[in-house]
Amino acid sequence: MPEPTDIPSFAASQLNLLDAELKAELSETNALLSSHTPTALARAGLAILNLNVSSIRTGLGGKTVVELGLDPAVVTKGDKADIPEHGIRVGDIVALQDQPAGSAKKTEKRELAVKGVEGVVLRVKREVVEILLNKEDADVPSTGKLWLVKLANDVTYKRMNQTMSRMQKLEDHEYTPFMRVLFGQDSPSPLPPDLNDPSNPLHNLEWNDPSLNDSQKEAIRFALASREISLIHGPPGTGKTHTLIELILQMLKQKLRLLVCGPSNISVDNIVERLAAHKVSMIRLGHPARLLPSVLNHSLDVLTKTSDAAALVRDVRKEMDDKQSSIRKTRNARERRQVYADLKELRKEYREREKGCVNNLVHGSKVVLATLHGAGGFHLRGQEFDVVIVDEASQALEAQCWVPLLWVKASKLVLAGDHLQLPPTIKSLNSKHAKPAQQSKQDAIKSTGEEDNKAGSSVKRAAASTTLETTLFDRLLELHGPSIKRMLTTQYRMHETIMRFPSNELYESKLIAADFVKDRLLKDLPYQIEDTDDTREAVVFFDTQGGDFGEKTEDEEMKKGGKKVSLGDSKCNQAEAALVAMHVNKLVKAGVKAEDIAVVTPYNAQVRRISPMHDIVPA
Ligand SMILES: Nc1ncnc2c1ncn2[C@@H]1O[C@H](COP(=O)(O)OP(=O)(O)OP(=O)(O)O)[C@@H](O)[C@H]1O
Repeated sequence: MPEPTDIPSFAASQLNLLDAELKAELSETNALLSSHTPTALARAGLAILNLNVSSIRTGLGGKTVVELGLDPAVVTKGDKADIPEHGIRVGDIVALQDQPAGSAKKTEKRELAVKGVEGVVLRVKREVVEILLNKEDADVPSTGKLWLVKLANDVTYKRMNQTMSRMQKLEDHEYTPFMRVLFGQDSPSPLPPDLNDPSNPLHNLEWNDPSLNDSQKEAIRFALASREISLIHGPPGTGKTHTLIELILQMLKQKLRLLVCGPSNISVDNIVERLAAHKVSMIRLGHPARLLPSVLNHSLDVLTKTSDAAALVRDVRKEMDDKQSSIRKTRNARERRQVYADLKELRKEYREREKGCVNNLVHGSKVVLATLHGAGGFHLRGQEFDVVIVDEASQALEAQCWVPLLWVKASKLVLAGDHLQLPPTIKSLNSKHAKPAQQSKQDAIKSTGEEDNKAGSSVKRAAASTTLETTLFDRLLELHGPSIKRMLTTQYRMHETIMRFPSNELYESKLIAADFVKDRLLKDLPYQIEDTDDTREAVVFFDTQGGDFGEKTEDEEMKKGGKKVSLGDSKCNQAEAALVAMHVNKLVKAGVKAEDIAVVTPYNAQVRRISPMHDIVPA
């Protein structure tokens, strides 16, 4: 079994790796912004030109929300004022700035991040875009044309850095027993010896979902019985989330308080939606702009408006909105200054009332859901939870998982994921071999020695030589072995033949196909489909070797407008595209509905090749 990990050197190593990763991300975005004009960026979907402020209001936290629409001067009379197609999405970080006039527009580039005001995109509609400004006293350019450009997002890095810095500084006596287990300095508490015995009370659970299969039930019993950590290993389609929902319901029955997280908003919303079906009372933390509409009723933002305590907050909000709109009508500078001063006072008052309301709501909630990143916000700092549950844990960087684990008080962790699928995307290429990692390994070795001497400890601790690709799930498995994990083995998504390859190659042939999918074929779809060579097979392979199947590299944005905007290269293969189109045509001819067919390719250039060959709508 590997040696225990030294915590400060682990944190130091992570800080170095995160730094390299952030640099890679920033340099990619900055290179793009500094070498293109606003017009070119707009053409590439990274900017919107010719905007005007259409209204200003107060959002959560007393921050300013600016609504932008197209400048009427650029809209042809009688046409709709639709904003031209763009790639700016809710949650993106953007800068809003004055648009350089006339020909300057073509030459203006550089230092985009420094100019204008920064904010987060709150809403994107056909005719308007809403931005929540980051700085509360930001002065919005209120006259003339504005343009909006997407910036690099370093917010998640800041929080991971903050978390790892805190971990690095913790003294030996501050490590909780739970934390020691997570670094292999202690072993997980043994499971009850009779866990597999039908006499154990966990074998008499009342299931909310009677359709759970045996491997799911066993994983739930195991997670309930574990004291510090349990991993639920769910290969594709085996019902990881399904199992977590039942686990959450069982834990709530035991009156436990839970913090449920995932690496992305969609992973968290997926759980909120499924828990809502069981009428669980819960709070979803997070920027309302990034939440699915269906979960908004559980969001803190909405609850602070609809709960009883919310009336107090509403009064101040109304007053602030009135002031905001009065600024736009005030031409006189002295009056404007006075309104800004009043707004500042109101904002203070608003924040205090809102804090009271939020505290009541969050404290009183038995289940709080947030992204890993969001769980590090001030709402949860120092709060006690019995269990932290992380879904899609193999998609999260380890530093991300530590955000909830270090900022709240918790003594048990359940991770659900699949370490055999792709790890989170890392941009600092070859980070396994990159200098920072090497460097940090040396730092780690040095600091291990110092630490041990200082503590007079005889424990030989391993230097932290992890990479960013090593997830917490991976590391814990390596540290404590398979006894901390239970695997879900029945999959509900694939025909047995499709399943066979991943099962044999990755999952020790342990996967079983559920009855209702194991021999499901296209010809059996519940509408009229011809029985052909293509519809009676679950998988068809095309051998493209030997033919003229040359791969081409194409500039990603060549086709955006007349000008060339380079956003990197993408690959395509004309002959393979033709083959795909031919196969799709055959399926459609046999009666398969086009909307039931998905074509997947990792390259944009290939999507562009294939789409015109058929009525395939690119996603
Ligand atoms: N015991 C069960 N009986 C019937 N259907 C089930 C069962 N468990 C899961 N499913 C179904 O299997 C599918 C996959 O479930 P779920 O989305 O929870 O899996 P997952 O492992 O989280 O998926 P992914 O592979 O996307 O991570 C869903 O359609 C779900 O309803």
